[in-house]
Amino acid sequence: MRKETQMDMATRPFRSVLYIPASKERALEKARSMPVDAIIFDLEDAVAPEEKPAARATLADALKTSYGQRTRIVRINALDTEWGLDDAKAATAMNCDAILLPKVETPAQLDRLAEITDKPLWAMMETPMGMLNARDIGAHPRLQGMVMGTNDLAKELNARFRADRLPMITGLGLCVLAAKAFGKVVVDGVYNAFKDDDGLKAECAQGRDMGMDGKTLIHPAQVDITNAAFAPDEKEIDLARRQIEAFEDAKAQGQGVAVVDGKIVENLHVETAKKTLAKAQAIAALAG
Ligand SMILES: CC(C)(COP(=O)(O)OP(=O)(O)OC[C@H]1O[C@@H](n2cnc3c(N)ncnc32)[C@H](O)[C@@H]1OP(=O)(O)O)[C@@H](O)C(=O)NCCC(=O)NCCSC(=O)C[C@H](O)C(=O)O
Ligand SMILES: [Mg+2]
Repeated sequence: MRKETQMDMATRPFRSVLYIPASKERALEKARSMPVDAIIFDLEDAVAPEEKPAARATLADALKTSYGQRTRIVRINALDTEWGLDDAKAATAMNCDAILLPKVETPAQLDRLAEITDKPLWAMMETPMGMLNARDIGAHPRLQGMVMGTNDLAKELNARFRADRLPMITGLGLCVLAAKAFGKVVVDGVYNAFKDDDGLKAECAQGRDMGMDGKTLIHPAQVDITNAAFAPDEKEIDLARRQIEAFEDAKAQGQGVAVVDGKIVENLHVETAKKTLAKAQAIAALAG
């Protein structure tokens, strides 16, 4: 087993998850040196119908060479399309870590994929029915993570794109709840305006505040902003250390509550503080 797959899924960073069209050889090559936590190699929407069989072969070949510690996820076409079954079989034979199924609406769709492959499964959450069934999808025993598909969701909802993403909030929230209830990873949708750094920063902050583990990206220019937004910053790390220390001191004095910066610290805050430090360590380990 590769060293990277041994990292605990609870702490493995998924801050930046970059889509790469499987047909783009240059992008497939460039990504080997990009500081992304995971890559989604796309056989679905980013690949034109006539290019799909060739893209499968290009991708299989690219994956023979190492992508280092980056988690390698292959997005196949839906199983009810003419390419889905061949994609699933081909991806199973590829040197990748997981298979991502688009437009998942029911756990039965994951069951069907689970019969074809023994790879861990990820689900694109991007339709109204998917949002309504998020709990049952999140509970699927083979599911490792959810990816928000906010472009498809906006299309299906006939929603308008707004900076505050108000039309999406219910769906995003349901998926975060479902993922966290079952200990799965959940990453936010893409920010289409890849030259708008301020807009990306704001959307990352919103996703992080909601509990997203990271964000999917379409362009390398989005990587650094996203990595920073989903990593604990110096202030958070410092606070986590001080909370743990203060709580240990309080415990030694027979008390169950400490106070740091004028705010109470209880056992549950210490758990969060420990997770923050574990995440910072995991990020440092990836960088190293
Ligand atoms: C958006 C793009 C089409 C822009 O491409 P391009 O015009 O080539 O950009 P640049 O010239 O600025 O590229 C600079 C260099 O970076 C490389 N590059 C570009 N994009 C990527 C990438 N995604 N991964 C790796 N490397 C990348 C270029 O090769 C350039 O290199 P060099 O030649 O050496 O200078 C393009 O970025 C792109 O295709 N992005 C991915 C689009 C995609 O995958 N879309 C599908 C997923 S989004 C989606 O479907 C979400 C979901 O399903 C939903 O419903 O919401
Ligand atoms: Mg989509």
